[in-house]
Amino acid sequence: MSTITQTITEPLRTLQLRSESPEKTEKPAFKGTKYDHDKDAGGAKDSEYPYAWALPTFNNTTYPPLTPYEHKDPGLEALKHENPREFLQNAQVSDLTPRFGADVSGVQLTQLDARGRQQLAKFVAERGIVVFRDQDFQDQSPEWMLQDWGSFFGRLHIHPTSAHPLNHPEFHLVYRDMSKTFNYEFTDRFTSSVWHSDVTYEEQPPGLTTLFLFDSPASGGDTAYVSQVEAYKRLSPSFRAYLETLEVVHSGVEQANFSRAGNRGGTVRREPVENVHPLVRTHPVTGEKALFVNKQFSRRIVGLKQEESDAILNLLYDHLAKGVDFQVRVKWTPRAVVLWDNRITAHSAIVDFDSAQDGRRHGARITPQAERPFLNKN
Ligand SMILES: O=C(O)CCC(=O)C(=O)O
Ligand SMILES: [Fe+2]
Repeated sequence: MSTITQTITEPLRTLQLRSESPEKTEKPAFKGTKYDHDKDAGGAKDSEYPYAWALPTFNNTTYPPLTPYEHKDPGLEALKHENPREFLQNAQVSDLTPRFGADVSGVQLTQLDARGRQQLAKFVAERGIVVFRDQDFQDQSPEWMLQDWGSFFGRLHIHPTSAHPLNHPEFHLVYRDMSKTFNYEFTDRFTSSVWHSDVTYEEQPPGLTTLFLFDSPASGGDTAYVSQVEAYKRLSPSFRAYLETLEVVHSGVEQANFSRAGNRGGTVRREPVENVHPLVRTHPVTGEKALFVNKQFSRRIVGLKQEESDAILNLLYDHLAKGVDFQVRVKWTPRAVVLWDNRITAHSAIVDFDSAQDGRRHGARITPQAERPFLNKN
């Protein structure tokens, strides 16, 4: 989510839920195993809304600094499979563009065994972002989503500042409704778009990331994605070679200060960190190189003069933001689940809807950490 562009103006416990607007589109009947949400709804209980358990809350819990962990990418296992796309054998797959993005129907993520999940990790690494339609994912228990699903792909990240469901800090929530209690804020900017990859200030930023919506406006609130692999390939060989010598400071300080200044929930659960990562990174499964900079968290190229660093970073931010020929825009449909590889794909929320007229948008992200970014120069 566009983490610096959200603010909380009052505790979510007082959230007034909007009644469904009559023109809202009908959602398909639920077919999977029903989870008893009321059991876990806690302070956010709302019998009208089946996803009350996932409404945003804040508490005062704080966490110590993250420690390194050894990430074994499940996608590596799929390299050994004879047919690494076996899990898609009964699915309909269409590429969103020739080299970036895919849209898949006819496979239930909840039904994938370990082998299928390994293949999924490789597939998402290859396509950058994949939409899975008509899933029963949203109606699984939060424990299943986190422990069974998310933890399979890596250690679950707890966001330092964002809201989470009452008893489940490992979800990062996206939320906007007419009560204005939890809002994207861009009144002092032309646009809501903030291209970023998530929490790149961490020593081990996320890899395979899952985002899904519980509720959304009938139209609007699409999510935009950009391929940092294709963006890298567009650069001239000599510029690429130079960029491969550089490292960048990524910082969580502004995000924490924004929260401390009374925005969002005013929460800083873990003290902010800064980490230095290669400007170009290698994906451990595909071996592909990708630009690894984003305007939200990258701050400074190590060892360059300020003007040099600013000029190169701004050039790359512009390149990523403007390259419609290596971007896709995902239109959410009820029960869609989107997976992206945060190592090689950046994204931006698109706030083109007004919740008072168009309805609530409520989603959750599961964010497993991956390896420390590295570059194989050859
Ligand atoms: O709300 C969205 O479309 C994207 C939110 C986002 O940036 C995230 O979940 O990481
Ligand atoms: Fe994000």
